[in-house]
Amino acid sequence: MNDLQMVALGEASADLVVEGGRVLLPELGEFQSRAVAVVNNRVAALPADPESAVGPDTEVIHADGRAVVPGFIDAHTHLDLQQCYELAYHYSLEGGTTTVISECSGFGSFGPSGIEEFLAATAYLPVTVRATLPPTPLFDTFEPPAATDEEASELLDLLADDRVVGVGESGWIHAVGRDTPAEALYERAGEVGKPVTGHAAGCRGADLAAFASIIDDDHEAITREGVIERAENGIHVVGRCGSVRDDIEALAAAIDRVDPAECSLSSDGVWPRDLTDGHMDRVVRRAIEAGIEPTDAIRMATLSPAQHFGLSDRGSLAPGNVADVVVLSDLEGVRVETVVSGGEVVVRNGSATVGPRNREYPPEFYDSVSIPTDPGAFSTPADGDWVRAITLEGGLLTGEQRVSPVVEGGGFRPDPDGDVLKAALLDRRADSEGGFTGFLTGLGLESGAVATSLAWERPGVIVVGADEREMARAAARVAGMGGGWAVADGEIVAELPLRVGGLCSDLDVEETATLTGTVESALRARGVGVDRPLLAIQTLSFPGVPALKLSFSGYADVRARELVGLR
Ligand SMILES: Nc1ncnc2[nH]cnc12
Repeated sequence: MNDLQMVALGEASADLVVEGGRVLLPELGEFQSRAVAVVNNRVAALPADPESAVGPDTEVIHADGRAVVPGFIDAHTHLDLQQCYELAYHYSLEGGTTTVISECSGFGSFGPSGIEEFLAATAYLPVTVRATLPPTPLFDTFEPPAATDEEASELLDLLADDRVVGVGESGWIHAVGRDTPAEALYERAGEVGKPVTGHAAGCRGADLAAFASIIDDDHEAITREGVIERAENGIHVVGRCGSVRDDIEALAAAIDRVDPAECSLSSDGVWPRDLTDGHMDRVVRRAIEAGIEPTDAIRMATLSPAQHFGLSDRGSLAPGNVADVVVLSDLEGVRVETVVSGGEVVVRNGSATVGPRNREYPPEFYDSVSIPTDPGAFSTPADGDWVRAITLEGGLLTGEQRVSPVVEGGGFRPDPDGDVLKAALLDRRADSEGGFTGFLTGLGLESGAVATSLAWERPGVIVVGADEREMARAAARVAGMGGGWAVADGEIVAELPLRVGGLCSDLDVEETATLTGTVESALRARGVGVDRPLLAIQTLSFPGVPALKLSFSGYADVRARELVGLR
């Protein structure tokens, strides 16, 4: 007989007992007065009377009528961007989050070994991290695929790893109505029964139905109709509330039609400034505030994602499951008091008992930004009297318009007075010299330049400026730091190093948050008025939304699925 049965049958005492609480059974959608008895990091039993489970060495947590729920699962996020998670994970725990399903598009730009590095970096944390494999290096829609054939085949093999739970977000633009080089990855995922995550922003009707033959979930529904249409097509709906977007209203508006078992909740990324305020607790709270029943909201943050991603021993407190337990002092307010992760008490009275862990990454992670840093890298010969420019429309979306930049010395120059800036994407891989300089309106930068190596879904550096010399200065600083953000205006006026892969800060989260604020303030002080300018800038390379974006060899006209030039 195993140790769990011994406790369940009253023949041995447990390591830990959470007693006196109202335990949520997400399978039934109801609370019952039970205790949670834990042995060997697993739930042994949910006894109504825990007396026999409590021995002299048993740690007892008194829940005193409070809600006791399974640890929250973030069904979709990006842990390999913005901040090294080993320095930040304790805030997830304070937010009741014990399991995270993370994309790997950042570290994945280092090839399959980058994904292994992400798995290694997160393997021993008291939060369970599971990864999805990025298909992006396989896509050939706007550029040749980044992955070699050998890397593509290694990527497929990584699907066999237990910590890999599926394929990461696949933009519909790369896959609907055309052959895609990611086909073999999708097929292998089907063979091993792991889901494919969609990125169906703006995809509807026949296109969505076609995409449903590839994908299993999607987090891009932003209206009630979008939620229902996904569910109608058998696509698991992942509601989102995080640093990038909050679409919980759409999910709440559709919940009269859609079964909570077919929905999960996610953050889609909690950036350092937000993470210090919580993680999945905020998402569940938001869902409850939007009108979703607490039992349903919690189900969507526990059992639903566990079932969807094949985490058969998580998502509920059923006997045999990993002991991830959260005691809430206030159910509707989702106030996290105590967290047990894998049987270990990691949060008491709302504060983590575990903290940041330092880690050294392989040398290539500290030497990942190789770009030209002279003003000539941003020159654009004057040809004609107009050029295409990306127009900021807030958040992730951009539009397109024609602008007439200043002509000087045979080249087009930025015209900050007319809000015409240059915007470049430079390839930062050591063996590549690709780069394209286009134009941008709507940011309002009056002087100087900003550069960042945090370019979504491209191994590049984005540089936006009112002056080519300042663009070169900001780009040089980013390269000098081994990645990060820099704002230049005669000198470097603000910076945030992202030393790990040019993508993640290895400073304390609090310091990362502060420096992020200084970068934003430096832009604001130079006339930038748009909402969330750092989001707008880092997504200039993101082809996940139907818009005009920066690519290494031109503009990516995402809707038309073609590369276009300045005119
Ligand atoms: N596709 C993406 N790439 C980088 N960061 C993200 N945050 C949310 N979606 C993202």
